[in-house]
Amino acid sequence: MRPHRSALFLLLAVTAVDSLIIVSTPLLLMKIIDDGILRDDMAVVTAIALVVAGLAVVDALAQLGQSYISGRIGQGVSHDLRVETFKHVQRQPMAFFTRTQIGLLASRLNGDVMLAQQALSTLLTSATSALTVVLVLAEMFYLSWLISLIAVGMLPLFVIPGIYVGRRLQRYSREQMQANGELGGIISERFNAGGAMLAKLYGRPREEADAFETRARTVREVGVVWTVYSRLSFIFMALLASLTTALVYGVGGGLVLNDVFQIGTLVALAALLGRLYGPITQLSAMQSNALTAMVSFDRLFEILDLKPLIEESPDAVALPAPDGGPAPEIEFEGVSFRYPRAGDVSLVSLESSALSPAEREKETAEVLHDLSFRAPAGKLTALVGPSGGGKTTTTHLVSRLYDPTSGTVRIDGHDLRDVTLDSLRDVVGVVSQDAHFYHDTIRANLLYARPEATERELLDACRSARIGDLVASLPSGLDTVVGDRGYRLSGGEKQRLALARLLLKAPSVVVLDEATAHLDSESEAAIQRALTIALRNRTSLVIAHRLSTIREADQILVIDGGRVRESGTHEELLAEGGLYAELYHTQFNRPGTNGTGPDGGGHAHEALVPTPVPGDGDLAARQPVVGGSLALGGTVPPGAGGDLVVRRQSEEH
Ligand SMILES: Nc1ncnc2c1ncn2[C@@H]1O[C@H](COP(=O)(O)OP(=O)(O)OP(=O)(O)O)[C@@H](O)[C@H]1O
Repeated sequence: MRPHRSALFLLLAVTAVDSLIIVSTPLLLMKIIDDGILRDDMAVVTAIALVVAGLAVVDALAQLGQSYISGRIGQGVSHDLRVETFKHVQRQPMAFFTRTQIGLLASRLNGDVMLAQQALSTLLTSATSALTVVLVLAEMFYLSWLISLIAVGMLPLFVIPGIYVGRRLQRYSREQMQANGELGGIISERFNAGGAMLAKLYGRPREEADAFETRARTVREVGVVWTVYSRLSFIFMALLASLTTALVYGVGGGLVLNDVFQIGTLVALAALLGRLYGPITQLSAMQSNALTAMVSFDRLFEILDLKPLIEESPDAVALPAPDGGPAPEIEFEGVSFRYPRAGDVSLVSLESSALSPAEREKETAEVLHDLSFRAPAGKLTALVGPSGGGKTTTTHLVSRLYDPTSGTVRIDGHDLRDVTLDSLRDVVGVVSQDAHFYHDTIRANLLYARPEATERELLDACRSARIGDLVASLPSGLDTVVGDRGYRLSGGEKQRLALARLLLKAPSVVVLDEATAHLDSESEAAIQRALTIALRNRTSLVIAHRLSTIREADQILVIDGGRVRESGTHEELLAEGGLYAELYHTQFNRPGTNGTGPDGGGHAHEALVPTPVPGDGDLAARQPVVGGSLALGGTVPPGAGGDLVVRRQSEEH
């Protein structure tokens, strides 16, 4: 509220003007009757009537001003809240997003913020009513203490039901919001492209519609009760106001007949009564508004109170920017890791099927155990190993999606917990298996990596990533909309577009999860060449699924059961005859993984020495061959199709 202080003062000033007009009008009416009508003085009647009319216009303007200012304050607060919550959610760790149902989160950011704002605006208007009530009561006591006492005696009848109804309304508001959020959650989960596909293939539409209806019914039931309660207070107040008016006219009429005061005073008192109960009604609604606002604020603060697990240390230093200098080394030292407990990263109310409180606090199993290795600067380190061994988890720690439970991950000798998040993002580039693109143009998706990139740089990156031809063939070129609902890119095209994005970002460390999808040899070759460029001269950690990449690696780490079981080059590990050799014979050396013969040589180069993609830039393809070792496994003789042979990145410079 602090930033809105001046608006609050303005609101107070306008309210003061409004209140003065409200109390002066009945006095003027009294004068019109007692000094004008009863004394047959037309001049007085006309003059006072004109003043009353003028004041009415000023009052209307003051009320307009009041609504505008209180609206601005309410909207201002909700704007700040919404933006703050968005920024806070951005800072949450990945674990938060893997647990949270996005529809529920969206309902907090939209629905709750809106309700909080509405309640706050009404609350401000009601608060200003307090001033009016004080002035009106003072004037009534001045005119007749007896009538005023009757009016004041009736006040508890207005206030007590307000409190009761307010409590009920608060409870139903909370239930209604939760139920609405759940409805939104179902809609966003079932009707996004992936969810809709799953439902079509496996879903039972009737059961799904029934589940939706059950929740929709809750919204309806709670909504009906809420409406009745919110009307109830107004109906009751209106009834009481009418009864009190009757009482005042009854008692006041008697006082006029007994000449205690003139009829003008009675009319003024009745008019003041009308002006008293209006603001009092607002004041008693103030409590329920305050409570409604509290519900929404509570639900927002619940998110704001969630402490992000990954935070920048106050004296964090920047990692050296990747400006073409030597790439940094990555080092894992005694790293153990377990995924955070649900209770530490998410909120029960944002999960569609929350765990029990005991389960939420239960420690998760340790996934990485005392992992130590070095990924040498500028070299390719391949991670291989059985499924669930911890390869993906290891790469998550390099981009600091998570922090190790114990031990240290370093880049360029710096503990990642001591470097700024921005500099880490600049240094580390990640390409995941199923690269995500926003529902936007190819251009916008690429510029996301480097907003200042020129058209030429965008096209160069596409060419180097072997996606240039595809982009050129699209009717709208770079302006083709991709992503969730845009142009459907194939798996291989997506990976290459993701590589183009990576090339634009030009990080010095690359973390890559190779696609496992079976690709035809042309796509495979295109990706391989794009990769060679993307990884050149960069320190790379690649979860390798293709034999070509594995054999090209300067170092292979076999990760199994959260430990490094073996490390070495392809030849060394094969010679060892351990887990790697076993994996090689059972997994990598099968057709479709681009290794063929058990000797590992054979046609391994076939996928790497493809028919050139016509016209699709050839930065990689034209690299001269430096020695026979550049052909993977040394199977392609130097010069044989030499201009197409993929070079080992470590030998580029
Ligand atoms: N978000 C998570 N929360 C809790 N446990 C997780 C989470 N993600 C992965 N795990 C667990 O961590 C272990 C290692 O998983 P990880 O994904 O790192 O293995 P991987 O070697 O990459 O497997 P794959 O090759 O199948 O992708 C697995 O037992 C997995 O169930």
